[in-house]
Amino acid sequence: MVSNWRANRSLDDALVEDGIVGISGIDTRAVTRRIRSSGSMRGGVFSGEAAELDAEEQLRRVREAPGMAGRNLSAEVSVSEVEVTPATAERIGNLAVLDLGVKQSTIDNLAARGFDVHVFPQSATIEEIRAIEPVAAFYSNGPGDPAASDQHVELLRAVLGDGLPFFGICFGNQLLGRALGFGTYKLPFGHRGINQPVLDKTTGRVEITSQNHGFAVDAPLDQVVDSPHGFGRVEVSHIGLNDQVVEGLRALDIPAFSVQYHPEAAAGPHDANYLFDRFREMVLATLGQAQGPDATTPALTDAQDSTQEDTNA
Ligand SMILES: NC(=O)CC[C@H](N)C(=O)O
Repeated sequence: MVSNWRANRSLDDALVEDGIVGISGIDTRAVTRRIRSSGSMRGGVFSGEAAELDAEEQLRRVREAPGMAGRNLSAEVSVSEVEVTPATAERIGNLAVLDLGVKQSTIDNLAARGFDVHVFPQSATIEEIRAIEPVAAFYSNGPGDPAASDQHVELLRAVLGDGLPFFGICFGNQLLGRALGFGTYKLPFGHRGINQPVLDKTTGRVEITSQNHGFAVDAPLDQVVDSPHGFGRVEVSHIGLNDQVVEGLRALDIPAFSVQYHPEAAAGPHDANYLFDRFREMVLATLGQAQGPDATTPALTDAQDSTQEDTNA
């Protein structure tokens, strides 16, 4: 039955037309109760010919499917060549993005903060990144177990060692955690959905966030600690309020931070979009320090002058 006045076809028709599998007649409450006591587990949705197989065979196929622990899937989702998106706001410089499964909305958000966004294949080397003379680096979200991404961790250590400002989202947060010297682990219950409450410890604000992660960083929630890998002091900046999981990291002695959730979530919630501004400000502050104390002030003075001219005219 179609119940919205704007509808011109049924959900079933829409799914069939777009080739999307739908399920119905499932006791979702029973599924929830089972997962709640046993933790996340593999499941199967069978369609077409596979839907005709007997239950035993379907169960065997699900059991044979590989789990997520220990898997590195970055090569399956990354670009194969560098792709460049020019800045759509006043330009700061080149940004090196490591594509571990990056979303268009992330690229758009970064371009809108003044970066020429260079999206690199996940196999990129530090030499390739240095060659674009970046002002900063970014690691995206993506599938897989962060414990199986040693190569990306080593690359990030080289990036941080070069003093490049860094921002990471989701998988990027887990890899920053590892680069700093923390471990990661698989959550008994992954965080999925668009209404996950997170505390930003730097402002005391709670934001409602979009999340999609099955792994998390293992770092102390309530104290500043020295990076076990020698990058100075680090704190957990954001905490998931449902189960007290690390949702963000901030280095205090190098310009690097990351979050475990999705400030780029295009459909919202947009509470966390300020993090792209925080990144822009961190990059400008780092560039300002490199160029001397007065380097970032003229822009503000110019803006004030022109406002005054407008008023006088
Ligand atoms: N959305 C993501 O980047 C997920 C990160 C990681 N694959 C996890 O499941 O935790």
